Amino acid sequence: MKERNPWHTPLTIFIAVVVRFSFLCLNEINLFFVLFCCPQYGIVLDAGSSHTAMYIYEWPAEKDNNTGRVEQTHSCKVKGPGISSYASDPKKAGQSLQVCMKEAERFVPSERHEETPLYLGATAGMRLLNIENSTASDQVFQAVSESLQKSPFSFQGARILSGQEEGAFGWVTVNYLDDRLKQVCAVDMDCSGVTTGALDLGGASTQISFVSDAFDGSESPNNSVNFRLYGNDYNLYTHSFLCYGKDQVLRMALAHQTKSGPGSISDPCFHNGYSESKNYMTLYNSPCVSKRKPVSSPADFTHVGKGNFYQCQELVKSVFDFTQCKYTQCSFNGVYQPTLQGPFGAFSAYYFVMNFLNLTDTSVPLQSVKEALARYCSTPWETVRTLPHPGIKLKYLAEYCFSGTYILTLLTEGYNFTSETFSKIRFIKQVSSDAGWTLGYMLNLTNMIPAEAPDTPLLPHAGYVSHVCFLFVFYLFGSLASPQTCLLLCFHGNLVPLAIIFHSMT
Ligand SMILES: Nc1ncnc2c1ncn2[C@@H]1O[C@H](COP(=O)(O)OP(=O)(O)O)[C@@H](O)[C@H]1O
Ligand SMILES: [Ca+2]
Repeated sequence: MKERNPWHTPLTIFIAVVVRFSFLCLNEINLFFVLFCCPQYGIVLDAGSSHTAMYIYEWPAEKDNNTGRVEQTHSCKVKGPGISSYASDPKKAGQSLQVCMKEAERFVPSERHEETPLYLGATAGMRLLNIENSTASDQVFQAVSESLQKSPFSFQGARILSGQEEGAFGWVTVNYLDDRLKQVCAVDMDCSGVTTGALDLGGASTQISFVSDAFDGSESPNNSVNFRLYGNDYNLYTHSFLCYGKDQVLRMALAHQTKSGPGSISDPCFHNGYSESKNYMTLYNSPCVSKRKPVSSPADFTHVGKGNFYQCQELVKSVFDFTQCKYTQCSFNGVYQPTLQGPFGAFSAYYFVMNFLNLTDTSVPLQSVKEALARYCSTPWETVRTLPHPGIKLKYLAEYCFSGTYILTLLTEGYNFTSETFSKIRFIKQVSSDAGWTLGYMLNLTNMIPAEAPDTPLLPHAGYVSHVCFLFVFYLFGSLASPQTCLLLCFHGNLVPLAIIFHSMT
């Protein structure tokens, strides 16, 4: 006769079931917390040529694969100019970040500070300073790094992004926000048609990035970036034009008009009635124009506006070189560009300017957009200046005619958008998070976008609740039925030590 197992008593079975339920509950509570509580955070500082902005991102702390949605929860605009403007006093560049960093300490829960990664990426302003004076650029980085190391966050370094990175991460952001990356693509199927191109206009550089059927990278490898995201391969065309941000192009346009060193210029890109004294040294103090400085000129010149869009367009065209192209096709300055494809999202200064001008509706024919801008440019400065424009700096107000003209010229003459393809552009500021390179940069550095598609989708809330209910009922009835079933359920769970306790029962 089989000897009775001494562990096989109602009390031990009861204790085992209670212990099993406790572990089950802990497991489920853990899953609950992972899904609905205690999010993780990441902070990115965008050190642009005109200003620095801080973005705080938040996402659910998920266990196995990083598929939780990343959202921007807060942003802070650093007071003062971009960090490259502190070349002569680098310490101030570090100090300028402190107010936003204190704000970050309040927005990220203190228990998460230590594990929250903090990145600073600098763009074209620092690229130019690095070309002009690499010692000064190093000193600025030293100062900002020292300042950020003092924060309680996990500082991961400050660096200059290459133009290619800036363009590519802008593209990742736009497509992540549009939810374009997770679309399932069958084997050998071309997924390029389903992504959105990215157009980024800054103060010192501008980027264009898109996926095109006509581009495999062979004609111009420098413009090619390959990604594998959620199981899809993307061969991205990207180019960054240094000096073609709107502030540097304005310098180039002014340089074009002042090459003979006159005391006064009559500028079609500024409103009639506008008149300001400007300094030659300040105007030519940039590697984008410094070589063109007139040999002899007075200290200052008077910048007078005459408000003519069509003449402004001709002037703006003079900053592009369309004469050379060693490839099958080019945008400008001899840079290869494949045929435009797909919808485009245009952000940063593209949005600020077109939004101010009330020209973000691209279903309006391109010709009508030009006519509206021509009317705006011919508005006298006195009228523009005195109309209420809450929160808009006078400097921006004076420049919108120029900036709008540059945007239309860059898009049509530079990148070859036609009346038809212009309608595929969306001017965007935000799609839940700000459009810009920062989100894509953080997603990449935190490995948040897996190369392969996740096997199991994250449980939605309803799915989670029914999962818990089902398991509870299943375990309860199963355990009551027999100790053997209880043992099986223990193996089904992930608690091997508990299974060992039950071993002697069988
Ligand atoms: N409200 C606004 N109206 C017009 N232009 C703006 C506004 N806010 C920001 N900008 C412009 O947007 C551009 C942002 O460029 P930024 O990101 O600083 O430079 P980069 O990306 O070249 O390093 C600058 O030219 C800045 O002047
Ligand atoms: Ca920028």
